[in-house]
Amino acid sequence: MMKKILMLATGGTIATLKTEEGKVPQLTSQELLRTVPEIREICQVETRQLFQLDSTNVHPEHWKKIARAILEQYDAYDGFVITHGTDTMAYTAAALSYMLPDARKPIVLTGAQNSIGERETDGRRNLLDAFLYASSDCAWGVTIVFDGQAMLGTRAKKLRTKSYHAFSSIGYPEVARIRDRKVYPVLPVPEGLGRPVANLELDPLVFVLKLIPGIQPDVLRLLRPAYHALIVEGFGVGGVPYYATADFAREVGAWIEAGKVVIMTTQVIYEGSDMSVYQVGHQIKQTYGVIEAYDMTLESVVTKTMHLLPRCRDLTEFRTRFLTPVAHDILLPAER
Ligand SMILES: NC(=O)C[C@H](N)C(=O)O
Repeated sequence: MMKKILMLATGGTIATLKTEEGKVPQLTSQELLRTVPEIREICQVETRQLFQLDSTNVHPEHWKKIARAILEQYDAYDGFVITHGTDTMAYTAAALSYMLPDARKPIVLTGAQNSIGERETDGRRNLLDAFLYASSDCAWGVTIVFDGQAMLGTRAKKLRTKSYHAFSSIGYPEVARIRDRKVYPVLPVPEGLGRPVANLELDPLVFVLKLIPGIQPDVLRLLRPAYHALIVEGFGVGGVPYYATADFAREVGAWIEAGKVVIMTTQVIYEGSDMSVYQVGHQIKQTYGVIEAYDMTLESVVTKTMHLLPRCRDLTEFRTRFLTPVAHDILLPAER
């Protein structure tokens, strides 16, 4: 029997038309679907237009809207395809992985680098692949399907601004490959999946600070009252600068003393942090108890933090839950 898939359209380049001010998403879910008639041969499709935005304008309230739409219709469909702009797709995918954990049914995000209406486009292939994957028995959980790969929502990252091979799975294998209209699973379906329990509350008061050589720590003092968590994107395997003129570590420590979450991650895309290697990382971790993000993507660090802040009573509970893997977002110590 044909699978029943719900398509949720949210905008993005895939749905754009050109205007004098640049591309604007305007094509509706039905119009997108009509450009790929083969999809009707694979599955039964119903569509909903959730919003119509360049993903630059998508924020946590939109993630909740998507999650709610899926939860409301979860029992009525076999899977979900979400069309979305590529620029913040990895954030939406990571957020949905925490908001709808352990979903057995596939929740597949896709989009394109060129509008589906253009002659030269990756849109039609990506949309077809998303439906092929969402209709296959080996599909599960939150993924991004792009350029022939299905990647975990907690591991996918946009690495190219223009070319079709825009996303890669960072630090973990892709879930499946899609080629010549066939789905080739790479990872097995995990045990223990089912109907996701709603986890929609998020705390967006999270700040990401990217270090540059010579950065002064004063900014941390100014930001502290306004945010509940600070994510420091450091250099290499991780650490903070100890300039003779400025004590960065003390300003970071003041956040923790104020009961706020501080997480150290790295600007380097591959292989993650290891703050035990250098004195600049070791000291701050030992002295102040900064939480380390290891091999997680920045998108997962940010959205997991937003997800955990309202759920944890104290920093100890936050640390434990942050370091507990969800949808393979972080490797266990023995696997690193
Ligand atoms: N390729 C794209 O979809 C980029 C677009 N600016 C968006 O994220 O909505």
